[in-house]
Amino acid sequence: MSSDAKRPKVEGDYVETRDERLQNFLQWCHEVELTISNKVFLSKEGTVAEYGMMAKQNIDEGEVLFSIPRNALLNQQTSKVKAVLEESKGILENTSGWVPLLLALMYEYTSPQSHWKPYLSLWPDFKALDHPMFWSKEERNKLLKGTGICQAVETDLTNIQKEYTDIVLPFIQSHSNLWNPEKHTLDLYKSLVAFVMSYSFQEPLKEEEEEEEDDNEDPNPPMMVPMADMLNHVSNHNAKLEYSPDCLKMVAVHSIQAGEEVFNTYGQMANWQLLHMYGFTEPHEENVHDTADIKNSVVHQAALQLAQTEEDQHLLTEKWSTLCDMGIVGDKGAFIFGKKGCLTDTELYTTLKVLCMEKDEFDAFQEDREWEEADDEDEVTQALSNEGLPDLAPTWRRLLHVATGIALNAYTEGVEADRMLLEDQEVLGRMNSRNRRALQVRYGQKMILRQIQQLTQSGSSTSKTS
Ligand SMILES: C[S@@+](CC[C@H](N)C(=O)[O-])C[C@H]1O[C@@H](n2cnc3c(N)ncnc32)[C@H](O)[C@@H]1O
Repeated sequence: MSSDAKRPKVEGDYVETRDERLQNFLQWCHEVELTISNKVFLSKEGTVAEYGMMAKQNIDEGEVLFSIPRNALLNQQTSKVKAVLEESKGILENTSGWVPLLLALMYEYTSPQSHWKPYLSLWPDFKALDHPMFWSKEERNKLLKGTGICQAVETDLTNIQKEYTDIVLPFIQSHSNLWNPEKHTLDLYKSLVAFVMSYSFQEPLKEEEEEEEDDNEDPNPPMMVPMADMLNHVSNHNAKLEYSPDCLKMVAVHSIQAGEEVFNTYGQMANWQLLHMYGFTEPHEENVHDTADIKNSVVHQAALQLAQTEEDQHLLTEKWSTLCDMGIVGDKGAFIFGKKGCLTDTELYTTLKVLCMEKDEFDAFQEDREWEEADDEDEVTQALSNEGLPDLAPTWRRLLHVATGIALNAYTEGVEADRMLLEDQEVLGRMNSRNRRALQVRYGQKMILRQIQQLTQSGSSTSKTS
C-alpha cells in the first residue's frame, strides 16, 4: 500500500477519509482517468446505505458529477480473460447472458494482480448483500408470502445451480490455469450473481439498434461501472447515468444542495423488485413506482366464482381459451397495478370485456374477429385508472372486485395488521431488518390492491363504460 504522502491529490477525493479501501479505489480512479467533480465525495456517513455519494457544494441541474472512460468499465471485453471467453463464446451462451461477465468477475475478484483489485476490494466478502436469495426458504415463505418474490427467488436459485453445474464448472475445469473449482465455488458464484444483480449496469440500445433488434429483449450484456455503482437509489432521484461513445457521465437531473446525498435511479422499480434484485426497499409512500400484481389466473378464478350456471362456466372456459389464443393472458401472466391505476390496461380491458360478454355478443365477437379492432388507447387508460374504476360497468367492476379480494387473501395478514406494525416505532425498532423490508413490500402491495377493491365496490357509482 502506498502512503498518504505518495498519493496524488485526486480532485473530489475527500482525503480525510480513513477508509483505506476507499483511498485505494480513489487512487485507482485517478490512474484510470476517472474524473470526479470537487463538489461531491464518497462516504459511508450521511448516506442511506453503506457507501454513497454526498454533495459537498450546491450543484446545478445538468452538472457532470463524474465521468468514467470506457476502458475503466469492467466486462468480458476488458477483463484479462477476454481471449479465452471470446474463444468459448458458443459454449458460454445462456439465457441470462450473464455467464461471461460472471466468469470474468470470478477471475478478477480472486486474482491478487487484477487491474480491478482496488475497485473489487471495496466489497471484501459481499457481507452487505442480503437479497432474499440468501434467506432460508422458511424465512422467505413466512415473510414474503403473497408478494411474488418467493417464486422469483426459487426460479433464480434453480437457474444459478443449473448454470453453475452445466456451464460454469465444466468450463472452469477445462481452464485450470485461470480458474480453480475449489476457489471458484457455487457459493462465490451465487454472491457474484447477487453483486451483478444489484451493482451492474446495462447500456440501453441506440435507436437504430433498437429497430434492428426488435425481438431481442435483452441485447446488451451487463457490465460493472466503477464509481457509478457507489450511488444509492431512490425513486425521486437527483442524478442519472448518461452514455456517450467515449465515456459514461453521471449528471445531476435536479439541483442538489450541499450536504444532500446524490441518488441515481436503478429504473422504475416497485418495492418487490427492489427487494428481489437489490435487497432493499423504500417506504411505500415514497416509492412512486410501487406496484401490485393480480395474476391472470386469479381473474379467471374470480370469473368462475361469479359464474352461476354450468352453462356460464362452459362459456367462460371458451372465453378464457380465446383470451389465451389472443396472447392476452397466460399461465404465468399478471395484471400490474400502480398507484394511479392499471399499468397493463389494454390486456385487462380486453379481458374484462370478453369475460363479461353475453353469449350472443361473444359469438359475434368471435365471428367478426372484432378483437382485431383496437379500443381507443386513451379511453382504455382512463377507464382503468383509479379515477375511472368507479365508473366501470357493474359486471366489470364486480369481477375486478372479487379478483382483488382473492389476491389480497394470498397474504398472511390483512393490510390493517401491517399498518399497525409500521406505525408503531417501538415494534419497528425491535423488528429485524428482513422483517422490516418484507413488511414494506407486503404493505405497499396490499395498499394498492385495497384501493382497487374500494374503488370497485359495487353500487359506488353509475356505470358509463359498457
Ligand atoms: C449499486 S450499490 C450502491 C452502493 C452501496 N451502498 C455500497 O455501499 O456498496 C446497490 C446497493 O446499495 C444498497 N442501496 C441502494 N439504495 C438504497 C436505498 N435507498 N436504501 C437502502 N439500501 C440501498 C443496496 O444494498 C443495493 O443492493
